[in-house]
Amino acid sequence: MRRAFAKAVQHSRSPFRPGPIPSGNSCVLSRQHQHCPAISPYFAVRSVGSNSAQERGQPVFSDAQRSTIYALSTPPGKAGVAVIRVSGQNAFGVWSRLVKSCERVPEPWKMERCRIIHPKTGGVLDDGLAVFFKGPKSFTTEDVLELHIHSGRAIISSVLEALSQLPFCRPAEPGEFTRRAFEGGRLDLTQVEGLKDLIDAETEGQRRLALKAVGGATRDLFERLRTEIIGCLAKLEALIDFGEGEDIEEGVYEEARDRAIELRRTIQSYLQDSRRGEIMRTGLRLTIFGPPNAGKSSLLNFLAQREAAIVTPVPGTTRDILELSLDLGGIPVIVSDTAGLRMTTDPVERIGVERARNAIQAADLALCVVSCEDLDDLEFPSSVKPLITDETFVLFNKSDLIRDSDTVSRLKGTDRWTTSLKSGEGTTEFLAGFAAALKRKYELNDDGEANRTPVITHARHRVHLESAARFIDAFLATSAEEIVLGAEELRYAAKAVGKVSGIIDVEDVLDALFRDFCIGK
Ligand SMILES: Nc1nc2c(ncn2[C@@H]2O[C@H](COP(=O)(O)OP(=O)(O)OP(=O)(O)O)[C@@H](O)[C@H]2O)c(=O)[nH]1
Ligand SMILES: [K+]
Ligand SMILES: [Mg+2]
Repeated sequence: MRRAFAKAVQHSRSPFRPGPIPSGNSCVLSRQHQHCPAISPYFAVRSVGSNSAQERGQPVFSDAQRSTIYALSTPPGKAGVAVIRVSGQNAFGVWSRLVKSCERVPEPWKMERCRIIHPKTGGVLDDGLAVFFKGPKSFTTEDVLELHIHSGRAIISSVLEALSQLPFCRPAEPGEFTRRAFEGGRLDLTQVEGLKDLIDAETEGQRRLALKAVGGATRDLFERLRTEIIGCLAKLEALIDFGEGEDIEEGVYEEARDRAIELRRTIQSYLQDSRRGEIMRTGLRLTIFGPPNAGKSSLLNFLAQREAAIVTPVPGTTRDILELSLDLGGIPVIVSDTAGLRMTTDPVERIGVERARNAIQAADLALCVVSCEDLDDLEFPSSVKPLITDETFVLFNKSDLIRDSDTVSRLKGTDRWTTSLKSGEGTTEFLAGFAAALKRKYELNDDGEANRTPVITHARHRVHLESAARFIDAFLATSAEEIVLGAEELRYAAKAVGKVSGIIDVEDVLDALFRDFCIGK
């Protein structure tokens, strides 16, 4: 029995397994795909009563047929190449009306030199390339046509206008190609999110994180988790249906419980990620704080390499929070410069100080800038001392004002640097050290457990995982006598995890598992 179950678990893979995405969008794929079966007819004609369009000699198109969509897939404007993408049942219809190539029937997945012609006038619009992707081996899983034309305002609008002349085509809604890829099972929700993040990525870290999601790593991980929960559920279902005894050996309930405890621990480890995935995706919030005139705004300008903030010798220069987005060693960082912390009667400055305190609270990371001049026997000034924790980074600035080089070196330490933003002394060391510290804390790689690429990259993932954890806890709180109730909790847990990828059907996997499990019945 035990062996039978192990086998069942081994086979408990998700039924959701889309095929590979054709590499590049538009080149010859492997030879085995090149000879494809019959291609869909240009368009279907149906009869719709008297005075119909058909009677008027025009073909009539159903909504499904009309839903062949098209859009410019590259940015508009002057460039070497523009790509217009067409997807839907009648993509081949578009080929036959617009693409004039030496071959009548396109060889799928193969670029063809062609002329793009207007379907009504027959006039040549451009000389370009076209490639036909036979569904389901396309991005959307439908038949897809890509027209590679010269990128220029007049050329693009003439081809779009030509497409608008075809009654079975319409312009695509924003994101509609990706929506079809999702609906066709080509992408799950985490891959759709990844695709958007990849396009939006501005730093190396963001690109790498997004690429993992697009490649299906996030989906696979959540699917594994979901299948394992369903594995526990299958044990309970078997017990409910047959009871311990002849058919089901003893200890199955305990096995399911132990496995659930393990899964609970796994989920906990995913949740305890210091939000690294979300931070990498949306940017690390770094707040610069310190006493007035320490050189906080000077530091912001140094990081930004421009005069972004006002710098003057007047203490209390900065009032409002000034934010800048920077790329520090591949990590996206949103840096905030704040008002110098001090007691003040000036009502405007008071608001600034209040805002500075809030910004420190809201930050993922805080960097305290203190002037070496303001140190009292190497002690921090009382205005900032209570705000400095083990996590706080410290920059002792204005090292040019102290002559004693011993003191300067005594100030340095882990996550503590000395600089003179005026002379530039120590700035290279600071920048390298700071970037390295950020990398140590936030960079994602799979070299060691500590820096494992986090599973959660969107708040949505966290919500569903937390909810799954609660359902597993609820199962663990039930007794063997309440097995029906317990099974229901596990079913909810599996559904919660499934919401991350958008695959929530428990029954299909359960059926497969259960069938194998109850052998001989
Ligand atoms: N000697 C010396 N002066 C510096 C250094 N860094 C900045 N300063 C000067 O210190 C003064 C204050 O610099 P800011 O960057 O405005 O300081 P801040 O901390 O933003 O000041 P507040 O916004 O008023 O809180 C300016 O005159 C800077 O030119 C340094 O390393 N050495
Ligand atoms: K100042
Ligand atoms: Mg300032």
